[in-house]
Amino acid sequence: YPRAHHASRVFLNGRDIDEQYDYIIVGGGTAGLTVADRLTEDGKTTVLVVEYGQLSNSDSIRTVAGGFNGMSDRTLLYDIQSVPQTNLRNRTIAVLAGKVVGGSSAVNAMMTVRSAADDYTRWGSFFGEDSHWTWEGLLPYFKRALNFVPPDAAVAESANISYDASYWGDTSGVYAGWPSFQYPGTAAQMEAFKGIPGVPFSKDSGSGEPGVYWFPTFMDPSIVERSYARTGHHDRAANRTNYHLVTGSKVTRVVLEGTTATGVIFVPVESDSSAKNGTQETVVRAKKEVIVSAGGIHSPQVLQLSGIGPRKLLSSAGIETVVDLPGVGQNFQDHPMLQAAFMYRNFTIHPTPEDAFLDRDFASWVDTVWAENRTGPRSIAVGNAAAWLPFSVISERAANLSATLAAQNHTLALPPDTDPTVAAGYRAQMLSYARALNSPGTAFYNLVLSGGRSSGALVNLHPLSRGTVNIDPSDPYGAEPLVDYRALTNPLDTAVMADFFRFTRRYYLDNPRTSAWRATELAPGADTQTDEDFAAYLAETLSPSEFHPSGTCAMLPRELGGVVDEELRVYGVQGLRVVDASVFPTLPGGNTCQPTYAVAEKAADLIRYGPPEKREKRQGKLPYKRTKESGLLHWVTSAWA
Ligand SMILES: Cc1cc2nc3c(=O)[nH]c(=O)nc-3n(C[C@H](O)[C@H](O)[C@H](O)COP(=O)(O)OP(=O)(O)OC[C@H]3O[C@@H](n4cnc5c(N)ncnc54)[C@H](O)[C@@H]3O)c2cc1C
Repeated sequence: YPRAHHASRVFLNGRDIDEQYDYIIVGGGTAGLTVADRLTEDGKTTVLVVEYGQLSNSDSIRTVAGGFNGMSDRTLLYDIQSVPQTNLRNRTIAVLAGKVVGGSSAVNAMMTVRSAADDYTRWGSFFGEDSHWTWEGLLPYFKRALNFVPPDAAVAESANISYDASYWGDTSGVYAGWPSFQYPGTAAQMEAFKGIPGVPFSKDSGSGEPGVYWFPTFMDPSIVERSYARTGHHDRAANRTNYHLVTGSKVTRVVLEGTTATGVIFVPVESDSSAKNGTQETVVRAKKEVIVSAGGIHSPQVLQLSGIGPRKLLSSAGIETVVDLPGVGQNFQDHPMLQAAFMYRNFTIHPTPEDAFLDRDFASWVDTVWAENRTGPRSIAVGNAAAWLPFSVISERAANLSATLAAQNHTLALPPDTDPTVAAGYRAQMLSYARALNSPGTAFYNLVLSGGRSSGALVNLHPLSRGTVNIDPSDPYGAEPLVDYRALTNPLDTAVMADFFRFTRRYYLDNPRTSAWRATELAPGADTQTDEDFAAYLAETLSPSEFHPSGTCAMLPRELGGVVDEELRVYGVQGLRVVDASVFPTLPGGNTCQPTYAVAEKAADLIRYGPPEKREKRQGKLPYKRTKESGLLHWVTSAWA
């Protein structure tokens, strides 16, 4: 192998890279670039990132306005369709994931959300009381992950934006910023939740409390452009001689000597099909570790192609099993999006987002202020306000559904041949959710507020159904994995979401604070009333994805179907970790990018310094506070024991 040209650290093919690095990272996405940046900060540790996509300066990535530009450019996304969804009238779903340096952080809608504290304490609860995966254990990494720039004081005052900077940090290269304009109707729509008794409000989206709150945007407010893993981490690391990135390169497998990971094999993207017979393969060695950060869809694929996964699946694809790890590719989760549409007939608070199209004077002002100084409504992505509410707040039958979930035969919701360890992990999750359904600490319901006449997205934050992401046995190396959401396979998902519709109706149609705006229901429509009606409507309209693929290399005990341990090391393999959204054992109750950054920041410390316990011994103190918050730990551990 020729030596690398150290003047340039981004390589277009495998010929120019070094023979070996301390660490090799598979995937230059959200988590991969974060870890690479942190590991190379010392100027000595050598890291190679191998990324399928290219470095792109596309306007689609940089543009903030509306939030959807990145995902509208299909060249930046993988081309994957799910398998037909049996419970959704055999519809197939577009599986969106970023295929570019920066990964999904380059194409996402820039909603910067942290979720509830209980979501993270739940992760540690599967390991027992002493786990460092708690809210307190992650909070320092949430702070390290993002650089919070408060909203302009005048905008904050006029729009009534509340925030508390003490929940945030200001050192990262990835920014959490705010638009320079807010539609005045947004604050009024937030206030309108006061018309429904019991709805909580939170001062800051980083506090870990469910409620109605404001949240920032992944945007560098000084240039009003997307801020993401490429700008915040790759660009920082790119002038270090110990950081290399090779683009347009697909890792086909991790090299295992016995059960030790010693490197990776990758091929140029154009020649996927040649991977099998070895042409154009590049082999590169890792002196210390291989870190798989290929995301919720592709990390399980890389492990399975390397012989790490469910034995039956691997042999059906002709792959020799090195470690029989039944959880790889199972436990697949994403946030379902519901189709609910309400329209105010008399929304009197102007301007609205609709005015930017319908009112000529306002539209021309929008153009002018943007052209003059990049301010105004075009600095808004999808908006900055939403309700994130506990089920016990929105439903009268929370206690009832909680008891039903606890008593369920959980295995019935899984594929018939599910490994007993994976089934045990699912049961532990369902018991945790049974408690959460009837507690104030976990948000299940999410309604994004538009500030205008029409309603925003309605999302299920904790679906109970679990899917699979498996290599395609007919063409394991060439084809994309088979993605099966297995939507609505737990029947309680339908009941929970029926109550989401009912509550949304209550907010728009039966609320003293919204009555003057005279909402009308466009969908599902007044005829949809019973659980059965809603079930039929969901089958027709539900999208099982908010593009948050998670859980497929779950951090869980091995006896609960786990793939990685609390240090994110793959069970049964030495020198191999997974660091990305695939390790989330359960979904956070909010958008997944901020949690991915925090997990990657924590992983970088685990890799550099070992687990907190070891650091505690060295430093005489813990970097986090231990609590037995809300009894969750005790309850979950005793419930599955
Ligand atoms: C359209 C869309 C909208 C979203 N909106 C939001 C939002 O508004 N807010 C929010 O918080 N979250 C949002 N998300 C989710 C969030 O962006 C992701 O959860 C997060 O970025 C995932 O990070 P990751 O590191 O797990 O994976 P990614 O960032 O996807 O990184 C994986 C990387 O690995 C590369 N890769 C894959 N396979 C291989 C291989 N074999 N060899 C080499 N490289 C490989 C990929 O090309 C990619 O760059 C959205 C996601 C999408 C797709």
